[in-house]
Amino acid sequence: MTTSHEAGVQDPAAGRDAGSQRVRPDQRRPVIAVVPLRGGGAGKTRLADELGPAERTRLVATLAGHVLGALLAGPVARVLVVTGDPEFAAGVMGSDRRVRVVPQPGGRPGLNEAVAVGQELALEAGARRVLVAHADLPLLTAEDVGALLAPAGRVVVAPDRSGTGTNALVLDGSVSGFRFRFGPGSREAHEREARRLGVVPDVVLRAGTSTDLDTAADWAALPEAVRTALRRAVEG
Ligand SMILES: Nc1nc2c(ncn2[C@@H]2O[C@H](COP(=O)(O)OP(=O)(O)OP(=O)(O)O)[C@@H](O)[C@H]2O)c(=O)[nH]1
Ligand SMILES: C=C(OP(=O)(O)O)C(=O)O
Repeated sequence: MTTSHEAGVQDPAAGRDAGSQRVRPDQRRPVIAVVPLRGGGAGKTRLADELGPAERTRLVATLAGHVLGALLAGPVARVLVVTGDPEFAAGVMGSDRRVRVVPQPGGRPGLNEAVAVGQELALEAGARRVLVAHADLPLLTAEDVGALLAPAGRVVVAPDRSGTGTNALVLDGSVSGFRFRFGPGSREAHEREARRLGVVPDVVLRAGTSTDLDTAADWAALPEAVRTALRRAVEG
């Protein structure tokens, strides 16, 4: 049977429990993922004309569950979900012990600070590499996660489908002083940031990493089966 991690979102609950039969990661120098997550009621505002607040909340939860499942089905040992809404995030996670909900400190608001907080904690925990992934990637698969981790370079950038944004980043644990620049034009900003630190960035271009879901146009561009599954999930 095809799982959500092989073919994109298929079922709202499908992202939560996969991975148990996969290869065990190196627990001494693990790859740790950081997933920033805005509260369920706060996110996906660019879909406000198409979806009501409850539907957007369910969409955020479904997408986040899918991304976590894809991450944990591969060589990622742990995921830190950095969020201003820990209660919502805890509901999305289920009971997987490899996922930790990190409340975003009030003094460090915004997406870039969320990611920086996660990176700091991951490095403190001994991460060999830190993989940052947005929580809204409906086609992300375990294979995509493997592809993000395949380049040997110290900085890996995965652009969005416009080529201007960034949906995922991998930083080697030895990279210090990298300033996260998520927001408009972040792909170029992140590549520039790598070069500032003397690193030639690797770029990964795949449907699973480049497809995020922000707008009605993003929704329309999804494969029909994924759109159907998401429609079912957001309708509750
Ligand atoms: N912790 C945290 N995560 C954020 C914040 N802003 C965005 N995110 C997360 O960052 C990723 C990319 O988010 P965006 O696509 O920029 O924003 P969004 O909330 O999903 O959608 P819009 O409301 O349309 O901008 C998603 O995983 C969001 O949940 C923030 O201020 N704090
Ligand atoms: C935050 C970003 O994108 P978006 O808000 O479009 O998801 C980004 O690409 O850096």
